Amino acid sequence: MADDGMLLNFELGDAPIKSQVKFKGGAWRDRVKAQKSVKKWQQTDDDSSRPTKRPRTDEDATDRQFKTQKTAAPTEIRPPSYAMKMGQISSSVFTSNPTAVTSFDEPEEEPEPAQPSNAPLTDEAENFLALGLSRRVSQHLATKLGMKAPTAIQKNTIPQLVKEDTDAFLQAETGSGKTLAYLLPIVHRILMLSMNEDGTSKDTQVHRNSGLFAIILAPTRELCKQISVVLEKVLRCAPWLVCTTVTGGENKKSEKSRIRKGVNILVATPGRLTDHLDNTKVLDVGTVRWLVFDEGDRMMEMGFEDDIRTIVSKIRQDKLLKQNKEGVVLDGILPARRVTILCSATMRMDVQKLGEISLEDAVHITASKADMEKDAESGTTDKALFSAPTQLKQSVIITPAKLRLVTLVALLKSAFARRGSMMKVIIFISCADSVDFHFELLKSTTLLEKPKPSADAPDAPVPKPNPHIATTVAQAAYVTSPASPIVMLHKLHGSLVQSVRTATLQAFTACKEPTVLITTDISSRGLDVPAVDLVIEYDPAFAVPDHVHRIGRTARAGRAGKAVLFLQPGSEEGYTSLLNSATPIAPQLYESILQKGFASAIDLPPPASSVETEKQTWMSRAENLQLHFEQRLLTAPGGQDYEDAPKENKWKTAKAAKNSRNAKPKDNPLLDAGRQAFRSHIRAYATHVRDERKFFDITQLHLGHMAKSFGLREAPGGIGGGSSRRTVRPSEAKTHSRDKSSNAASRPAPSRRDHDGDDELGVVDESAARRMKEKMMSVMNSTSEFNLG
Ligand SMILES: Nc1ncnc2c1ncn2[C@@H]1O[C@H](COP(=O)(O)OP(=O)(O)OP(=O)(O)O)[C@@H](O)[C@H]1O
Repeated sequence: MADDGMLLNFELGDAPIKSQVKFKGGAWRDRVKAQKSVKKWQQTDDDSSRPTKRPRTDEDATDRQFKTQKTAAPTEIRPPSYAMKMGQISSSVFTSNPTAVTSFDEPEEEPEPAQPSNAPLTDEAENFLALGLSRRVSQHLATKLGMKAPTAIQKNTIPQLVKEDTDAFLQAETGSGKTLAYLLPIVHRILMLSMNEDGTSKDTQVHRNSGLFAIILAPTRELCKQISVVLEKVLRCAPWLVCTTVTGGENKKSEKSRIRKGVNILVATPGRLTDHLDNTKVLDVGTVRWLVFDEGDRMMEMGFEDDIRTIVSKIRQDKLLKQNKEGVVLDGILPARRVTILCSATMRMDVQKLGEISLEDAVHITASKADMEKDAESGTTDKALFSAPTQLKQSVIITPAKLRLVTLVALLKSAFARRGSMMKVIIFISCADSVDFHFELLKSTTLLEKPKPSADAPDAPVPKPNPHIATTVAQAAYVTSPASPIVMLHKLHGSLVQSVRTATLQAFTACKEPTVLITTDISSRGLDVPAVDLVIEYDPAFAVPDHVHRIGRTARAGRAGKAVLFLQPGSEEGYTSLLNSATPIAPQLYESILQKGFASAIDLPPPASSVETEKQTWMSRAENLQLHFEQRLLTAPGGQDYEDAPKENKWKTAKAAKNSRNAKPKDNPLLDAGRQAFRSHIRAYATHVRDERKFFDITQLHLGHMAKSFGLREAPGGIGGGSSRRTVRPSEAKTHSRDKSSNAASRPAPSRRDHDGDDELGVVDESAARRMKEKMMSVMNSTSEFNLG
């Protein structure tokens, strides 16, 4: 049985624990410790007249550990081992943790935020009209969209694309307005087919049937939708022009019929566009003058290279029509050639390759003219261009694996503690399985508050919940503080059906309550959700550019924002040296986070691990919460929610303990989800890009400790065979695998598209490190197993 340790989680009632209790699974040290603890406990129990000598508990070790740390941990008197008091044994989250090699002190005061680097320009002379856009467009931007001045990248891009017909590579920070930088010149020039310079109408008016003039490609459906929403807003100043989207997951027939009705600007994902180019005869690309690749590097990374080659070859320069079917001359007003625009906040090798496929003598446009000149001179690209917006405050928490989960909850709790202080938080997690699991774990097990009638219209019927978000939106009791409004929880990843994805993103964007989105990298690119105050990278990004995009979901268009990165002590700590930040990345101590988050009582739903007493400290609360999560994974035999389970099934009875012991993973959805999430997470960990694998070395992971962060008592089994199992200790892993590591480093990381992983991984046998490494290498070479969407 994979989780033998689950037996230990059940209350043993008043019966004395027999000395023959054997502990199986987990690290041998933990087993020996548990065995000793039970022995001492029994002795104390047997002789109640003897003065009670408290067995050396995990907490003692914890106290010692904090003393060895450079940081001043608050001194607290720990209660006797909580786990022992409850008649259960689980290794404490505060023991046997590695300490950070970097010693740092938390800054006493938060530094002042820097001047925003991606905000609209403040000089009064800067306006869209001065950049060459028509009065109609400029006025529309100012009066209807509230945009009076351009951002720096818009200032540098718009005149170039209005006047010139050269290809361009736009590169600027996240949230700096690149979308409008390329959209506005396109709309302006199409508008000029029907209008004179002075704003009067021409005799010929173009309309939706006059031809397809621009195609904008984006890697995800969400991003396509977002671009088309922005475009529709801009096109309200020229309602005779029409845009539409064609994306995977949508109904192809209805897309075809929209194309048949006529469209001037098409927003598409590469795969679906290729499909329409092959199969939709009415899609005529003879008049297409702009081909835009928004987040082009991401498209290449996602494996769309073949689709992109097909698209580029079908919209050939030599086949462009000089006039449309109505005889309107296009050259002169529209570009005389097909102009290709690449757009990204970062530049990777992928984007260079895309440039080779699609660009010809492109100009490189950035936010700073000085940077552009420097790059043109040196022929290279300045690394500073890939940094995050200057006003974004970045921090890092070096948290031992066992404490990751409770630290995350504490961080969220303190973030939402003050009413109105925090509205939207995004948590990035490595893979879809792990997103699903964390959503299930953190959502409320009971409904805290039923939907209420509106205060304005108390008699109006309460709106019915949207069925599309029934499984992706929930209340988040664990992170809601008593004084603050209920926090809402959302989840989003690529394995959800499109209607659910769309509805969930809409719900998150529109949510008026404080809210959290747990998501994969699917939300890292381009998504522009207003009022995201905090981005948490619970799992670090697979490559530095992805990190830049993830944290760029906050601090957009000059707004403030914070980003917190979780790392583990050890090799991961070196990762911060790769991150290019305008302001220093501030360290945050996990102890301080836990202390803040668990300063007051936590009201745990069933199975509540303990009753809150006056003696509770932040440490014991953190411990209780961890135990509570572990218990939740071990209850609900038969797949029922604890609350729904019939009384006799509740886990206090010996019968329930037996049921649970015999329960197969599939019988307990949360346990099953935890195991699956753990396995997918470990696989995902192996996919960090080659250059960064020295920081994210799979052999350095303590699988048993990692399992704790998934609410599991030990790493789920399944590979390597062998009856004796133990987890890899970093020191062993190093010696066993030294000879292999160079091979690992030379292998490219696999592509990370949406897949369902089903290979079992997690626990290793006696020749642990070496075989684990070999297994990981074989996993890394089979791209079909990942579920990282
Ligand atoms: N000139 C402007 N004035 C005010 N707000 C603007 C202006 N231009 C763009 N914005 C706003 O800035 C936000 C970010 O814009 P956009 O999504 O285009 O950024 P981006 O550079 O494409 O970011 P990313 O690299 O993350 O995709 C949007 O909410 C947009 O409405």
